[in-house]
Amino acid sequence: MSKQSRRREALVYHAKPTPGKIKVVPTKKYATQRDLSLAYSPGVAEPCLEIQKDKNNAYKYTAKGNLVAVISNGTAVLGLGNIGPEASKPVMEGKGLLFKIFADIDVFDIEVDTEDIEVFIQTVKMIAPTFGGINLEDIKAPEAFEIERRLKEELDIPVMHDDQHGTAIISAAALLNALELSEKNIQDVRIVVSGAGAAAVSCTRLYMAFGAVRENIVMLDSKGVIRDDRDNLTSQKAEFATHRDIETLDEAMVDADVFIGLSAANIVSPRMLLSMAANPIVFAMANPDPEIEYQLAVDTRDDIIMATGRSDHPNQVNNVLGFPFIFRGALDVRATKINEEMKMAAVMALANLAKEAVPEQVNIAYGETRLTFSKEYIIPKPSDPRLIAEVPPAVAKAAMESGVAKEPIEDWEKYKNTLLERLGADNKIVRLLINRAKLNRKRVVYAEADQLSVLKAAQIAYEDGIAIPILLGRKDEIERLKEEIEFEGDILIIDPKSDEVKEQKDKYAEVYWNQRKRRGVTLFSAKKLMRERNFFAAMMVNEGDADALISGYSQSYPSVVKPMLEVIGLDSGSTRAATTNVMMTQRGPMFLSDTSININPSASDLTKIAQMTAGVVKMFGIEPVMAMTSYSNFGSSKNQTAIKVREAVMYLHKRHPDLIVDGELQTDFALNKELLQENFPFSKLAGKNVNTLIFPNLESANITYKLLKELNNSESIGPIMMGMRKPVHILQLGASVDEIVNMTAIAVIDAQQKQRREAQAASIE
Ligand SMILES: NC(=O)C1=CN([C@@H]2O[C@H](COP(=O)(O)OP(=O)(O)OC[C@H]3O[C@@H](n4cnc5c(N)ncnc54)[C@H](OP(=O)(O)O)[C@@H]3O)[C@@H](O)[C@H]2O)C=CC1
Ligand SMILES: CC(=O)C(=O)O
Ligand SMILES: [Mg+2]
Repeated sequence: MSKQSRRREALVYHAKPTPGKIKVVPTKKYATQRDLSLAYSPGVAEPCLEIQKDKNNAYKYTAKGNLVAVISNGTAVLGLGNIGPEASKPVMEGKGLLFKIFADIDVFDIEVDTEDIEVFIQTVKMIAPTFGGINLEDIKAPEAFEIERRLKEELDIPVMHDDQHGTAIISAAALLNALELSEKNIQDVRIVVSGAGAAAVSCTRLYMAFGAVRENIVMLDSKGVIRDDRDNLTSQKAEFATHRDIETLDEAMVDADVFIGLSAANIVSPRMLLSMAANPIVFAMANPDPEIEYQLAVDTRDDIIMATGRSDHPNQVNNVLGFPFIFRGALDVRATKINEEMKMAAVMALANLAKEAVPEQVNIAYGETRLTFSKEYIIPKPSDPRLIAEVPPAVAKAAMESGVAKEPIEDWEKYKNTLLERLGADNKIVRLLINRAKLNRKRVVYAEADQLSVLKAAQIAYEDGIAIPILLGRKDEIERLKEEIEFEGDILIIDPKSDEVKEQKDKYAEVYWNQRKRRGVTLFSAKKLMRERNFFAAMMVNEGDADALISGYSQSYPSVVKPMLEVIGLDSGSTRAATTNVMMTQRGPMFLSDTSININPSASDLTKIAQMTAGVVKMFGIEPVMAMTSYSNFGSSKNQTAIKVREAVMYLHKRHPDLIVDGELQTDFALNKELLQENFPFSKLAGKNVNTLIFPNLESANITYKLLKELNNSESIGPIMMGMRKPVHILQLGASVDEIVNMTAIAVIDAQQKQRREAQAASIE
């Protein structure tokens, strides 16, 4: 993607559909007059009076305990410099988004229009009663040091300047691990720190707390090496002034073991890297552009351990790994501070986690085959679900042991479970899917590429490396639209109606005619059919000219399914095609089957649908926990529709005892584990979180999925086609661009899996 398109995409992302990235959502009922009289006057007076009696009650009756202020004056925004409070707002909203998705912490971002230290401090102090914690962000040095010191001293809630300590914690963890891999001692290594601002000073202090030696450190600011004979050094810079007779980064880098970049983009050259000691460690953490590009650095030296602050390369050393989890732990024990003990505990928790076996889900989410502790994996990935279960407890424990926790935790197991539950639903699952597709791109034919939304989705799939698109439709229209949306690239475009592909059509017609000549198809009618985009596309997949197919954006579902079933047909061993939809619900992804094909499945069909759905759930890296739904609970109705579900369950229990499936069950019992445990403790699902619902018929499944989609505004992936011989996926009429991209990822993964299975079968033969 060109820089220009990336820029436009970022602007549209922030502007549409609603400007900005966060909003406030009520957490209490507000439907009735009674609700409103509790939410506001007169009921609201009661908690007010309780808090007046004891301020601590604010944690009991208001959102304070889970609310963090992300506060900036915009004086050191990423590496963009002093761009002002308004211009810093997108970054602060971004931090709010990260706090929420990684640690379920709510954030108000606050941009303060002052560069005066005292005014800033007084502003934060005055608004502090609202919050459970204060995250200072992107405030330049040296002001940041004084601001943080004073606020920590004068407030009794945790205050942390993220650029100092978040960065110090994560980079110290990465440094300890990198040193272990390069078999060097922190006491011995020569460290060059580029930057002498908030982040650089605090990082270096923390490395020293872990054993780095001041004499081995050279720090530089925008004027060059900070030497002890330089005039007017701030006290923080003076702390690291060197007596060595050097002035430039070039000189400092000679024989250095470690380079820490918290300064500006592109200031390190390959020549400098080559002058470093063997197995150098280079953390180029300036954002958004590092001190040296990742690829250039690893191309320059193959013995390097390289990290940047960016998410698009291995080893993202970025404070996003720190602040959500540190605040989570601090808030959960109502710590009055974030002290050294808590920071050290976070460092060790992060460093140790990188050495543990990585769950498959994380490998998939990052498109990796196998992440293991190595030069390319020195630190956990930000969306590793173990982070929330490991780092906050370590921080909370340290807070308790160092005497700053007002609400100690007693039951650690229970605490870990609540932390895991906090992760809830977000679009991790989509990320997981996309990254898995990227591992091994496949050729996806889009049968309706002359539709703008389809073409846009194909563009995203192409530019993000998810798929190799093949565009089917009216060629001149596709070319016109491609130009309009700046879809550049050497993409195959085919118009099945054109004579340009006559030979290909004749070949497909012959194959099709041979398949169906005893079912009333003549060679002439077969040739005519190949002018139809869905037949042509299906034949492309059938004949191996494409790996997967996507259609249905502008045609009704049945009209697209029919040619697919005729040309492609069912998988061997499969007697039914069916579909499942993944709904992103409050409680996490929920799979619903069969949402599109089988009007009234028999008991035997239901068993097939359940088995196929279990396969798809696993494809998402999730263990299926399935309820076979009904209006009846375990035999409470003797009606035929309930009996068929019961029969399907009996079969599954007998033939597939490993599957976690049970029923027949009403959906409230299926989804409420306490209710189920209380009433049906014998069930295989008792105490479990059901993530898959198999419905007794098409009506109930389809109605439920559409209801959830519209009423809850739930994002949906699907319908995902199951049971077909080749990867064929059909969109809902008028699907959105995002839905088509997600479906593309599904189609690619399906193709990957089918090819793997075919290869396995061939090797057995
Ligand atoms: N990856 C991560 O997690 C994080 C990365 N960062 C990045 O670190 C950088 C600094 O942030 P922060 O400390 O908050 O900002 P500050 O404004 O507090 O500090 C910036 C420092 O960089 C120095 N500097 C600027 N240009 C150069 C140069 N060409 N060579 C050497 N030093 C230079 C400045 O020198 P002088 O003192 O002379 O002005 C100053 O000391 C930013 O790029 C930011 O994105 C920050 C926090 C987290
Ligand atoms: C990551 C971050 O906080 C920064 O670059 O400023
Ligand atoms: Mg920052």
